[in-house]
Amino acid sequence: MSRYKSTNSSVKSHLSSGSLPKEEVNIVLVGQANVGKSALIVKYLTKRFICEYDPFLEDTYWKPDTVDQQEVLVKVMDTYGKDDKRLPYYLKWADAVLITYSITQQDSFEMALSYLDNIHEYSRSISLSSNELVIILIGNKLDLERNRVIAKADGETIALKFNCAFFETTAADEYEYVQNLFHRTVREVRKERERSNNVTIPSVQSLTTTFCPIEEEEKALPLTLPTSVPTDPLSSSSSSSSSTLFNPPNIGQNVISSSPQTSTLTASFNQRISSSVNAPSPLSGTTIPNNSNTNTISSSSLPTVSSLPTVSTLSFGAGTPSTISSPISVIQKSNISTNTAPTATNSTTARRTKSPKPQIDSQTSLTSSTSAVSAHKDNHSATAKRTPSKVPFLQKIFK
Ligand SMILES: Nc1nc2c(ncn2[C@@H]2O[C@H](COP(=O)(O)OP(=O)(O)OP(=O)(O)O)[C@@H](O)[C@H]2O)c(=O)[nH]1
Repeated sequence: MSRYKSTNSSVKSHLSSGSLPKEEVNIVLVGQANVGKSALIVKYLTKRFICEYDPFLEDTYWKPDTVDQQEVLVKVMDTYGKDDKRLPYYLKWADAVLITYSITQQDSFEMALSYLDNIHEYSRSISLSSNELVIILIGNKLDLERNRVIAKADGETIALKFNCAFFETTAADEYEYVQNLFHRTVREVRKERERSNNVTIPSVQSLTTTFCPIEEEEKALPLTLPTSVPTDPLSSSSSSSSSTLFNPPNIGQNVISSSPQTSTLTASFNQRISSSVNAPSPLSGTTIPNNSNTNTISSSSLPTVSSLPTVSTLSFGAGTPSTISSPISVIQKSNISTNTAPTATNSTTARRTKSPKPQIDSQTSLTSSTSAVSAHKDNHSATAKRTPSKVPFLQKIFK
């Protein structure tokens, strides 16, 4: 895999060329170690499958791509599955989070449940702004069907309960399967941006996806886009304070609960849910990245989890096509800035950049940076305030 690090000079040269797509989509993969996050990312970027990867790298990669005839700069953040305290930081950066587990590892599935729980909890507990977070559950290593311990139905059921899309895929087989996954993610982010702009989108119909090449899949799933896609997704999303929100069926009743007592997931999952909520929380003990320029947001608002009506559950790779329909979860995310992501305007021909680790301390504020990302994302958040949350795990965050 080619690895290039951006340099100031290359940034400048690219600023003048302006050849990167203006639309950007930030995708972060989270999940337990060894589930294949890095392998999926590398497959998407290079079309190659790797057997060895530095598990301690947390990097952001970016790749110009074309999805539905529209250019987009896809930025993908790899995480290393061992430092879950950084989840709030990932969520602030990302437009979409791919919660990944391995179909061969029970504990990775439980960790994925814990991520789902905590992400929803987190979204309920902070002030919500214009951007929305697309959440997708991914069962990886589909090529290891013989070693499967997590039934596909389990993933589907959890995805339905959490109102998120679900994919089974593999990094070890055809490139198109992984490409489909990322392209679908881009589409869902675009849809959320449309929603943020108060553009009415028709309901996505329940879909049956077969393992067709990308071109066929894209034809089968035409993207409903506005007549003009915002040239600057970050700034465009900031204008969506009036975006239409609605609660998915379970939100606020059972799904978001992080306590075993209130979890009402189906009986077949009670044990797993119980173990997941008892498992180390991805957010426990978390502190918020903090920089010098403080942007704070209120934690007092009501939960605003929104959902697109129906998006198919997909399976890429081996196995039979899925016909199960599930809504896709989109959670409004904070517009708190991060200081790590390159932007189209400061990106270079580099495909990979070492992600500067955000400053983390025990203070309560989230901060802006001087990056272009911050400038965009914090445009409407500079005066918002973050206050300690009543939600237990967030109290940990804010203490
Ligand atoms: N058979 C198979 N192996 C995979 C697949 N994806 C990843 N692997 C292997 O699983 C191991 C772990 O993959 P990684 O991509 O490093 O997993 P990770 O989730 O990034 O792990 P951390 O970086 O430790 O968080 C490696 O040996 C990969 O080659 C897959 O789809 N199928």
